Amino acid sequence: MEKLQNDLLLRAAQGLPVERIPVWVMRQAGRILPEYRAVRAKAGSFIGLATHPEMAAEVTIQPVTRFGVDAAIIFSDILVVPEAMGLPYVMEEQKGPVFPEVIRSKADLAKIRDANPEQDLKYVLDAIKIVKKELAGKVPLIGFAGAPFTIFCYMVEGKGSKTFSQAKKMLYAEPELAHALLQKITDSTISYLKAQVVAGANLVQIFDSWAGILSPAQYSVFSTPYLKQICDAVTEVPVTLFAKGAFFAREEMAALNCATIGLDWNMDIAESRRLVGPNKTLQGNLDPCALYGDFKTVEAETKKMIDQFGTQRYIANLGHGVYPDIDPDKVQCFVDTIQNYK
Ligand SMILES: Cc1c2[nH]c(c1CCC(=O)O)Cc1[nH]c(c(CCC(=O)O)c1C)Cc1[nH]c(c(CCC(=O)O)c1C)Cc1[nH]c(c(C)c1CCC(=O)O)C2
Repeated sequence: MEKLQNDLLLRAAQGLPVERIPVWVMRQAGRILPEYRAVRAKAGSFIGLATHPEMAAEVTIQPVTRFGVDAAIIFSDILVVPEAMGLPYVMEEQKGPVFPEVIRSKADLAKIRDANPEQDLKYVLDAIKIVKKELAGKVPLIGFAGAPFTIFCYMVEGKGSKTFSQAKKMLYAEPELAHALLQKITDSTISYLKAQVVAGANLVQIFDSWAGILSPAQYSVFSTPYLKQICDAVTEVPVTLFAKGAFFAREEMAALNCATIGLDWNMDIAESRRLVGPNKTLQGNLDPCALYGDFKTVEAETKKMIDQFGTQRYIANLGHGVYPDIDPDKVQCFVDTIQNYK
């Protein structure tokens, strides 16, 4: 087993005692950093950057160097999985991801395949290996994937949406087709996560970014069973489940084989701890907009959050990704407040 110089995040995830709270920031590698924008310009495009292992590794490490966060997260995107299944995406400037082809029928489903990570996602695995070498045990590396339901949303809808009504339509109109697609995504996701672990990821996070568009009953049918398969299959490293907006599913997720549950800022901290119980780690959950406040406000809001979570079985983070126009010094203030908390 590799010896990490700073293993606070791993210990917190495993429920072991920590001498201070570990912190990282969702979307810490990205447009908030001028040094990221410089590499991104050199790469020419988001996909160009994500598929270039040396450059992807460089931007992965940037926030560790700049902010001193307690983990790196591999620079990639959740949409590399559908692409590896045969459904490519394009990243439109100012608009976000678009899938020129979508899955709406049995015939569409027949056209996609199970991802072969060692082949189709080799560029991510190579980036992980480079990051591990360059970090040299400084901090753990987080791998990640989208939750099957969130990936399903993009593969059916074809683009971002406030409602994902085309994707949700399939849940009501053709539930069997929906389940067949969800199962295919799950199989590819499991092999991808396992490959990330083999390449060197110390922990993995599952992003269910669109969980909040489902009713509690639908979540139990169309998301949780697939998260359960992932949690039961990926046993090599601690798994974090982050289901944005799924306040109604906290108890259900706590019953799964995961180490950590990520909270967004709509979820009350004490209530979450009650629902989840003492045997899981919680992660989160400052409103990303709090970082628009002045330094005193950022510090006060961060302290208020920690006072509620406590210092053990806890990983500090925002409640969702940092917004691109946030001043990096505010992120630094957030990180410093946590690392200096007594
Ligand atoms: C839903 C989702 C996506 N991607 C991701 C999610 C789940 C997390 C969440 O809910 O925010 C996950 C993701 N995407 C990216 C990371 C990098 C690692 C990190 O967190 O630092 C991670 C963890 C890079 C990225 N992924 C994307 C960018 C911005 C594009 C660019 O830099 O040109 C980055 C840095 C593009 C992307 N990718 C996606 C969208 C909707 C967009 C467009 C919106 C936007 O621009 O932020 C899909």
